[in-house]
Amino acid sequence: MTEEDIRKLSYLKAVTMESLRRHPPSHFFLLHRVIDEMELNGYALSKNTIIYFMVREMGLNPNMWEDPTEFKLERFLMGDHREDSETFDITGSREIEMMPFSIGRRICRSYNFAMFHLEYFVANLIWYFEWKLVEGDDVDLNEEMDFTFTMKNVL
Ligand code: HEM
Repeated sequence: MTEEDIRKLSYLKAVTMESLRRHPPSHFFLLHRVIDEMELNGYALSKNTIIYFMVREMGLNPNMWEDPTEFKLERFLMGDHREDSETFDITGSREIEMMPFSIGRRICRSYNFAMFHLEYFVANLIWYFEWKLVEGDDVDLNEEMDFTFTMKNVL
């Protein structure tokens, strides 16, 4: 699978995005600090207030996502339910719907590289191997906190 092949695979991109929405590796980020007094959604924040972003909860916000706990690729298959046919804005510069790579000034420096790497890895695993579920064995999607969040039971 070449980079050129992978750029054309919108279904693969949707799988990656939906996985990052449903299971972001970082449920919350490093601490961020308000540098000036400000108001946010009616809340007064004083200077030096420490902020946490609840990344996982954003991806599960029912005001933003229909059936948030369901794994639905349609969310990211463009030209479907989205009014515009632009690609999903993972940087949050239009609207913040989820932020697995953070947003703004401290956004992951490598979000493009990381996205490509995830797609490249999955595409090649699927290309080279035949995947079957072992009979009687369900995939356990429970997570556990390590440096990032990972699958609790891999086997
Ligand atoms: C799935 C893969 C990745 C995810 C989900 C991810 C997520 C994030 C997040 C959420 C932050 C912001 C942390 C914060 O503000 O507290 C961040 C920052 C950063 N990431 Fe990533 N990252 C990924 C892969 C990578 C890779 C592969 C690299 C480098 C090769 C990288 C380099 C960085 C750097 C340098 C920052 C700091 C940016 C700054 O503070 O200015 N990340 N990442």
